[in-house]
Amino acid sequence: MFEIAVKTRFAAAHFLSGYKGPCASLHGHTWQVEVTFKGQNLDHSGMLLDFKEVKEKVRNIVDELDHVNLNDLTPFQKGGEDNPTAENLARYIYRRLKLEFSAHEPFVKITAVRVWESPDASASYLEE
Ligand SMILES: Nc1nc2c(c(=O)[nH]1)N=C([C@H](O)[C@H](O)COP(=O)(O)OP(=O)(O)OP(=O)(O)O)CN2
Ligand SMILES: [Zn+2]
Repeated sequence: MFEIAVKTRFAAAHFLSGYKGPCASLHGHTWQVEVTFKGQNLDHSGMLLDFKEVKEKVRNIVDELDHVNLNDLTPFQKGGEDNPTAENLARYIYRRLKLEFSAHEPFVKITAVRVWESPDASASYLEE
């Protein structure tokens, strides 16, 4: 089994509605996103997936999140359970990427999206 990963970053503001603490007020992070894929077989170039293709597709999604208030985006607008937490961002990016890479399934599968709010705090989203 092979696994590949790419990382990217974006800057965005958010607040956590219903949260008791300073994170209930608007503030910003430089978020880091790591996406991993797995599969058994390599293509004729010896690649599971071309990093270039992965980076471009991740970048297209992440660009929509860059320099915005995440609470203004439809998936996170209801607040509460839908707050733009690292967990919900990881699930959102995972679901968007799964659609983008559906043509590669079942040979290559997205395994996880991990989102860091800071260098020492992150959340991952995975599916069975
Ligand atoms: N499981 C989660 N917990 C928290 C999240 C989250 O997305 N998932 N988010 C926050 C806030 O966004 C907050 O901005 C980050 O909190 P915290 O780690 O306390 O932030 P600091 O950078 O100030 O950390 P210090 O170590 O205290 O400096 C909260 N929790
Ligand atoms: Zn925060």
